[in-house]
Parts: sequence; C-alpha cells; structure tokens
Amino acid sequence: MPTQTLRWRDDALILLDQTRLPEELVYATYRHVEELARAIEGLVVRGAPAIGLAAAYGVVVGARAAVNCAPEAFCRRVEDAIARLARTRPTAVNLFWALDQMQEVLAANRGRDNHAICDALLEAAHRLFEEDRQICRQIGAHGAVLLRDGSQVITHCNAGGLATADYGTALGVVYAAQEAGKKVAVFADETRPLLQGSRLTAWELMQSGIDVKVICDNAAAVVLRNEAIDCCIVGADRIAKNGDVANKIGTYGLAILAREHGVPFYVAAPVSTLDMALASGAEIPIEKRDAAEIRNGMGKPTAPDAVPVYNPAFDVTPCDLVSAIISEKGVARAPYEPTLRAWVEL
Ligand SMILES: CSC[C@H]1O[C@H](OP(=O)(O)O)[C@H](O)[C@@H]1O
Repeated sequence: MPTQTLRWRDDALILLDQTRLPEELVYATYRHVEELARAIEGLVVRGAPAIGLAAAYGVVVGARAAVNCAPEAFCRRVEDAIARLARTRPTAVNLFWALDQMQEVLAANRGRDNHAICDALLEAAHRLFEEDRQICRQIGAHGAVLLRDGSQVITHCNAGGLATADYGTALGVVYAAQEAGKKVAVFADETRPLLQGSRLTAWELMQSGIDVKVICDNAAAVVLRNEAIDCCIVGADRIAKNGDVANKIGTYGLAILAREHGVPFYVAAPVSTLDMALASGAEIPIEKRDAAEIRNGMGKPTAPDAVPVYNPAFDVTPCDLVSAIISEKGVARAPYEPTLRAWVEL
C-alpha cells in the first residue's frame, strides 16, 4: 500500500482525499473539527477503522484548538469535539469505539494542564493507529490460510488499506496470501452508488500489482456461475453478537448469490467492529445518504432530478449466510456468539 490513508503531521491531520481517486492523488490538511467532521461525512476518509482513526485524531485537533482555554472550558471543548465527530456517520461502530477510547484518556487526565492532556490524547491516537496497522496484518495472516494458490475471489466495496491505517481487512487477507506466495485474482464489485470498488479497490490493488478485474455489481451472479470463484471476502462496519454483519449496501445480495453457488462468504474485521450490545443485525443503525448520490452518480445526472430515491449506505447480512468471520484473534464459524464473546473478553 504505497500511499497513506491518514497521518498526523505538523499538528494537523492529513487525509488522502478518497473522493478524488482514482484520477487524482490529493492530500488535505485538517486543523478544525468541523472541517474534519464534514470530511468524514463526505467520505474524504471512509472505511470503518479509518473513520475511527480520523475521529481519534479529530479529538486531538479539537483539544489543540482549545489549549489556551481555562481547564473546565478546555475539557468541555474536547467533549464537544467528541460529540460532533460521533454525529458524522452512524453505522461503523469503530467510530464510537475510538471516540470512547479518547473519552477515557480525557477522563484519566482531567486535572492535568491542557498541554499534558493534548499530549496524552495524541499519544492515544498514535497508539490506535499503530495497533490498527498490526491488527490488519494479523487479520491477513489468519485469513490467508483460507486461500489456496490460484484463488479467485470476489470483493465488495473497499476494505483495503484505504479503509484502515493501512493494509486493510478483506484486502489484507489478499495481500497476506500474496506475500505467502499464493497468487490471488480479485473480481472487484464496482459498488454503486459511490463506486468504492471500481474507484478505490481497483486502484489500490493495481498499485500493489495484484490481478484485479472490475465487475458491475449486477454481474456478480454470472461471475459466480461461470468463473471458478473460491470465496467472497468483504469487510464490515458493525457485527452483532450473533454474527449478523452490517456492511456496504449490496453485501447482503452478494452473500445470497454466494450461498446459491456454494461459494464460501468470508467477513474480515477487527474485534473493534463487534457490537456485543446488539443481539442481532436488526438493531444496527443503517445510514441513509443523500439522494444526489444516486440521481447524479459521481457527478452526472443518472436519474430524473425529482425522482424519489432510497439510498441506504449499508445492509445487514444474516449470520447464516456468513461462512466465517476473520479477526486479529482468529477465524470464527457459526455459532458465532461464543467465539465473538471470547474475542472481546480475551
Ligand atoms: C474495513 S471496513 C470498510 C467498510 O467501510 C465501507 O463503507 P464506507 O466506504 O461507506 O465507509 C464498506 O462498508 C467497507 O466494507
């Protein structure tokens, strides 16, 4: 993964602007919480782990902007930053998990001077970033054993280095298999309406020299029918304790197609994507996004401008369609709850 999704430099958060890919490699600098919040809402940075990391650094941005306030006002401003970042996107639980980590650091350092609190918050954000890099590689290692040399896989959306600190979750499995000497060919669903597959996954895999073909989302059925597909592998934004998986819209349909064709359907995600407070996927909040994303697909009219639109950004794949869940702790198979609980408690 030759480019960095996000990095902290000169007291600011630098984001690769993923809305400009694949045509342009543009980095943007964020020193204000509101600007960063809008960047998360606009998918400048996207992908469950990357959203969490951007928000963690966003708390540091907010703290530094308030460092000259009186202590109580400073802490209020930091908590306001956390609250604003928590309102950006509702589905990826990693966002709330990361913000909770930052809230704990603030609470543990109350009473210290503002600069010391800023330093503690920055140290925590860096720790989360480095942990994510390691976790993605652990997920990759666990998942790579599921792929044979010469595997053909279908992915959906982008769960690669662009969705994480780097390396990725679903694509991390592909990278790890390739590093283990196994040749892997990827069919990347374009993933309407925002085309994270054709714009981001294809770009990322080509940068890494991995065999990739882009397919229309509605071609996945015939690819599963006509090609020797070994598995489907996707990321996740939130996994309920029974193993139901919220992921990019279209994932549920791909899982049904995989089952119809007798192809394993794997989900790769860090433990921070588990939401053990939810009994099932029915309780996962699904982000509804603006109609313009469908009416003006990536910038040009593709539907009447007054046509009503239904644009859920995610769907839920029932656990019975999931062949295995791969995390940094290992590979879980149904029934999922006991293993997921052990992963969270380990
Ligand atoms: C590694 S999690 C990536 C996950 O996030 C994507 O959603 P979005 O691009 O809207 O942030 C998609 O659901 C991916 O599977």
